[in-house]
Amino acid sequence: MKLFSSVNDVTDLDALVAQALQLKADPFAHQYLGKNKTLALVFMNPSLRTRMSTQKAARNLGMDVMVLNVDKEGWALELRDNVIMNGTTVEHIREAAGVMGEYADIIGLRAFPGLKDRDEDYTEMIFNKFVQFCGKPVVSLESATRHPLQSLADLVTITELKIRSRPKVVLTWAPHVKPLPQAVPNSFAEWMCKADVDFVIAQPKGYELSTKFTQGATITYNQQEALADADFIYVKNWSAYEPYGKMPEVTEDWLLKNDSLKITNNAKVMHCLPVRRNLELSDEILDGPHSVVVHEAGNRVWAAQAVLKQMLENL
Ligand SMILES: NCCC[C@H](NC(=O)CCC(=O)O)C(=O)O
Ligand SMILES: NC(=O)OP(=O)(O)O
Repeated sequence: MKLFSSVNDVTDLDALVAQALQLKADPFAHQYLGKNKTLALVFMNPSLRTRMSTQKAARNLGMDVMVLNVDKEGWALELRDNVIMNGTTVEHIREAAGVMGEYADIIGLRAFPGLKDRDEDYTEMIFNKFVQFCGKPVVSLESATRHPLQSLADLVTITELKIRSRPKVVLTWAPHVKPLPQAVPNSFAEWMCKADVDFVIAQPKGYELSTKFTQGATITYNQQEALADADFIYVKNWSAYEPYGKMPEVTEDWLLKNDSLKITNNAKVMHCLPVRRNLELSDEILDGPHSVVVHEAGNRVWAAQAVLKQMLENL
């Protein structure tokens, strides 16, 4: 594997999930694979889980790791081409990415969308430029439209915790106070559509995701209808795809409470985190027996380790 930016970069999904679970059972089985290899993690946005789990994964494989919070610690980056850099940007992504490629064998990049220009975000302008100019294998740490390490950890979690062979998985929209990217739900939908699950998306009118990511999903505007007999409920807010990055008004109550779970198959509740309590998810769910959010975050290590292992084997 030379690039991990979406489920389409995975040749055998079942094998990758099985690999992650094997690494969970025996974290140091390949502790010398990454000897003398360097992973650079480059963040243009904040992170807790991705930052820590990917470092841990790399160290379990014997890699050296460097982290650069380029938004805070690097020179202000110019991302557009053919501009006269006489403003506030100091260094172009062409040189910056190329230089990082000199220092690392594998690079991870986090670059959120601007949520202003849909074309720029959905063509992955920043991520693709970085891949082009760094010249090294790249792992997405969440790009404008996808978060594949999260989705892999989510599929690992579902595989581990399911109690029937083809579980019902519901992705439900949740409220928020500001416009968030569609990357996590797009990515989760894309992975679930390729997995052996019965997949349903529930969202208010106006919050339909791009159909590019939802082929094969059942889509409804009725949350309760979607939750019936669900084994897993994946809670996430996202802003509208059309009008892009906006928050159309929602009058119904989309905040899940324990009562909402009565009609489920004793569902496990997932969220990629960070989660805003009592806005996106209620205290009673997060602190109760249904929540698996911390367990799910723990699986980020094994997802990252499975991906890095495949990349190291292909260097
Ligand atoms: N990496 C996991 C989610 C990251 C991001 N959440 C956020 O920006 C939350 C910000 C806030 O709650 O203010 C998202 O939804 O894509
Ligand atoms: N879920 C996730 O990616 O968390 P961070 O943004 O903290 O890395």
